Amino acid sequence: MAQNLATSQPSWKKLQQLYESKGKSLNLRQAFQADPARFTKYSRQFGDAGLDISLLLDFSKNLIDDDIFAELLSLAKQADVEGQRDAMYAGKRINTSEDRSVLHVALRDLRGEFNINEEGINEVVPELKHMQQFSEAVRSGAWKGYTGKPINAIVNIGIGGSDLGPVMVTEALKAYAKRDLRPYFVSNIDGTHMAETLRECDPETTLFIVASKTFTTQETMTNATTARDWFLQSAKDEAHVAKHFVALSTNTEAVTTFGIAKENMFRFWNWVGGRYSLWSAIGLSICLIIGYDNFEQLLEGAHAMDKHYKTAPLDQNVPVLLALLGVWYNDFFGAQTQALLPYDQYLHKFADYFQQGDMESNGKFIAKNGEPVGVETGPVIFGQSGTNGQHAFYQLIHQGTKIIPCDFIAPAQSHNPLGEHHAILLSNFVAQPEALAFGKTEDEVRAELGAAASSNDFLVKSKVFPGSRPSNSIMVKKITPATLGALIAMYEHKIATQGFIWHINSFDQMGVELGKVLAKKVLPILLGKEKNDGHDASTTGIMDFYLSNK
Ligand SMILES: O=P(O)(O)OC[C@H]1O[C@@](O)(CO)[C@@H](O)[C@@H]1O
Repeated sequence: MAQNLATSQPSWKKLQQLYESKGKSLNLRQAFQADPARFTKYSRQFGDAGLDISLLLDFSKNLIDDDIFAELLSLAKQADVEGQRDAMYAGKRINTSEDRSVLHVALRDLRGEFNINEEGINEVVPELKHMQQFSEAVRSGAWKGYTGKPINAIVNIGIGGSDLGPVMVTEALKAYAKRDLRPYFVSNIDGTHMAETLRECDPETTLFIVASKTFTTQETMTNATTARDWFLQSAKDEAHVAKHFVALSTNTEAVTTFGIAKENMFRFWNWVGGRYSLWSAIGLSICLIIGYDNFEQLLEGAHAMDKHYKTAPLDQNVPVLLALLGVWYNDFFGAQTQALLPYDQYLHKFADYFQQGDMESNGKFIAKNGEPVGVETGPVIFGQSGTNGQHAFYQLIHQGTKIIPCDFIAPAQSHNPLGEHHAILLSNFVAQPEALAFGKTEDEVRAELGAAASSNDFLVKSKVFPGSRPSNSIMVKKITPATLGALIAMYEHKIATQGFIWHINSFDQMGVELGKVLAKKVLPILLGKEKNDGHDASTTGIMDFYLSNK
């Protein structure tokens, strides 16, 4: 019987015992009453004075005690998290299915402090300079369209990692945006996405960014071709394409074949995973919208977190702590999801971004020894900006039958200090974890309802909050480019650490391929070019309905 890498770690069995003996019945009210120093013991701070980053991680409202915490740290040791991390930073080809290194940390290592040796590393800074020159030319108006007008709209055409990062960051840092340069992001193959965008664009003043690591993705190449055809209806002359189309890719040959000049191509490398690529040329739209200096601050903030992850002892290592707590609920409590709840409207795309970041990384069932992983791996990531989520799904989190680990995130300072708005927002950011942790007992409900309690027992039971529902509270000083960079890198390294503990390959994405292949097979049928046969009755039936209704 092949060894199960995850459960063969001695601490895995001990954690199972600890879950049964105390984890599953841990009462947070009692835990805080028993240990007044609990917050001090189970909170950490990360900062960088030069970048004005201050971050608090309060993980005291988790279902842990000293024994459980110690055993989680032992699990990280036994999984050789530090060794696997060091292999990643050293450029080892840890993405073993594709025989690639995983070096998004090199994209923000601008002074070469990590001494990484890999093809393209020496091009990172020159490529950033290329991005800086181009974005400054467009933002200043020096870059002109084919009729001599400056650019006032950019359309990023990309999907997945070639879309979600730029979307999330340009939204998160909208306070830093050049407001007269309108950003659009077209990702879906649904013609509506491109059509609705082109309705708002002028071919004379629009720049199209074709963002694709492979430059083969069907949605992106179809959308790019449609955009180019639309542009040429006005511009007529192919020579004008060079003023309005640039490409972000690793695939120079495909870029030039598409008809984008090499000098209009911004390169990155195969050791940049798509969902880890916003720091690379894929971030060009970010550069254009918030300016290169702010983009560089984003990189520096991530680099500060990279250094922390690389050097901090496990029990002080913020990404490691988040990873271990996630494994505790995912693998021992049977939690299936993880909520990301940013109390900041600018961060409203944060959970969307990490749906790909986490689920495409750790949604795996095979371990690195080729055997079934045998444990629960990646959680389902969801979330929404606070306080909106409270009016959507918090009912389930408070009183449902599922355990939903929650990360609450908030800035101490708002970019828009309107009256008492921020204090009210933060009052919810503070109160929700408190309610989840400490709940409301039946006695407290009866005392609150008074006489009404005696006439409606069901009402009383319905108002009880079980409590002891886990959460992390993460507060930062302000969502600046550097702080956002650190926050994103923190979660990137949390995800990698969980993959290290499960001994899976977090850096390929074979699971996205089969659907694409099958879609290409049925397309000719939907286009009426082939008979509707050769498929199962369901697929055939669905296509028959389409063909008789289109
Ligand atoms: O950047 P590209 O090569 O166009 O890939 C886009 C996205 O497609 C994938 O689903 C892989 O096919 C994601 O991993 C990736 O970010």
